[in-house]
Amino acid sequence: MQGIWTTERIREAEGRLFAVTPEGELMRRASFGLSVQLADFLEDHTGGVSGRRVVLLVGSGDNGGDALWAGAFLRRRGVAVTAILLKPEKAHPAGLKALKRAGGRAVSAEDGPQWIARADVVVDGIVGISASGSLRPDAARLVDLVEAPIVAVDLPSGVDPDTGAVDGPAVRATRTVTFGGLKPVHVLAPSWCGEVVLVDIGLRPELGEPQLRRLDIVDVAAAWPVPGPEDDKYSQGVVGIAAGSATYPGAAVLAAGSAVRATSGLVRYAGHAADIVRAQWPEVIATGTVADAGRVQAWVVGPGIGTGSDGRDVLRYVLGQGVPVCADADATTIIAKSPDVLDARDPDTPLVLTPHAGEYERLMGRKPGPDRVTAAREAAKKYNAVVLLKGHCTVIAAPDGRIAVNRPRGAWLATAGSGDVLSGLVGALLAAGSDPWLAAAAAADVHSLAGAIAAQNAPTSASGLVHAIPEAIRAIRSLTS
Ligand SMILES: NC(=O)C1=CN([C@@H]2O[C@H](COP(=O)(O)OP(=O)(O)OC[C@H]3O[C@@H](n4cnc5c(N)ncnc54)[C@H](O)[C@@H]3O)[C@@H](O)[C@H]2O)[C@@H](O)CC1
Ligand SMILES: [K+]
Repeated sequence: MQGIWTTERIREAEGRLFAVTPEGELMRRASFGLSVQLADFLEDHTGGVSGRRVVLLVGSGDNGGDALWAGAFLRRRGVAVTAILLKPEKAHPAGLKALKRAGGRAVSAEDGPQWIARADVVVDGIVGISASGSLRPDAARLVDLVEAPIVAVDLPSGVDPDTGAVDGPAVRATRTVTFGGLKPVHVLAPSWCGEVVLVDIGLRPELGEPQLRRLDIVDVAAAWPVPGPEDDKYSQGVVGIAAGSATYPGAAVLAAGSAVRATSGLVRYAGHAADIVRAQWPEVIATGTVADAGRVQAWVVGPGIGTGSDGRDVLRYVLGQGVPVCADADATTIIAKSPDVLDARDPDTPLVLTPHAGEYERLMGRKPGPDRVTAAREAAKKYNAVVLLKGHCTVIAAPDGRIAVNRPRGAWLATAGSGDVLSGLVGALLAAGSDPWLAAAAAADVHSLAGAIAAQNAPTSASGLVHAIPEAIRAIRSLTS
């Protein structure tokens, strides 16, 4: 599992390491690592290093210091380096001296445009973890002129380091070189960071427990249920799907199909779309009502059930069965309208809620806002449930405070019925007895991988996603076995 630390924790850890490290050593490690990455980037993008032109955008803090020192290292490899100083009087003194000593040039913001026009690569050393707000107008004007690829130092300036939010001009980087540990921006705003490279500066032992996590493929592979020699169709966990209606049978077909494809045990369906589900997925045992469904180890409830009294009764029934429940789509709206349905639930039984932004607003009475991690965490606390807040980077919060951020693989999942497929995946893992936070995070990862496989750079559909699930699981397992 990858750890991600808030800037507050990074700063505290840096403070501790600072105290036991010779002066300037941490910046030397960071900037040397940055210069290696910049040389590598130049090689990739221009086919060489010596004689190439690099422009540094340098702000007033240590982020600019990193850029200046890296510029000095690059000079030794024959790179022409020009630093544009946004605040000349505040530019990192030692870094500036080192760059000049190495034969680099420093110019003012007014003289910047002509150098930007000729740059092979631009380095964003405007602002780092002490950033607040978007780019200031002087920096924004220069960034606007850049046509060369940008390498960001630590993080792309203008993007909030702790939330990944962007509410004005910001740098869009092709590569981000960060130091010591990943920060939230790197997993919450991947499209602004580009490829993220972590340079080790010896900080890891000081960092402690991460505040956010991102599952690695090995974690997803380990979380995915695989039958053993002693298993039968029941012992792997039976999934119940309470979804769809006569008017909206599609949600039932998608959620049930997703569960069928995700595990090799048994899937039961209960609802008004039983005939259609049976026709599409003959292996599903389909009945008309949840009361007739038979024993299951987890329920998926909500997609397409409607928000009226029928839906409410179904939701209340499944919540009262003492098994984990994934409440999706209409079930979230019912909970928001009639929170008393939750009285049916034994509070120790896992509940996973999967709201998109609109459903979140219904559940919480406010929009998720720019800080999606806090938003998910608060909902998880309020409902004593795992909350999977959907978005380009889906955030999964557990009531005990654990947070996972999902790795997006393109935006093809933004397609009708995609959420029904996700809920089937979550249900399959819940039925197998997985920890509900891990179940939701692993399901989100397989969902995103299935999306990429199904799409192959062309639009796909929710049905396409369902069919790509086995290939996604196979790909994950093959990388780890
Ligand atoms: N502290 C350490 O031990 C290390 C820090 N390193 C570097 O130091 C950086 C942090 O440096 P600093 O704390 O000096 O601060 P920054 O370089 O992040 O920011 C400098 C100052 O810019 C101003 N500012 C804030 N938002 C702005 C905006 N939107 N536009 C323009 N100016 C803005 C603020 O006055 C802020 O203090 C890290 O991101 C990293 O690059 C690395 O050298 C590794 C070691
Ligand atoms: K930066």
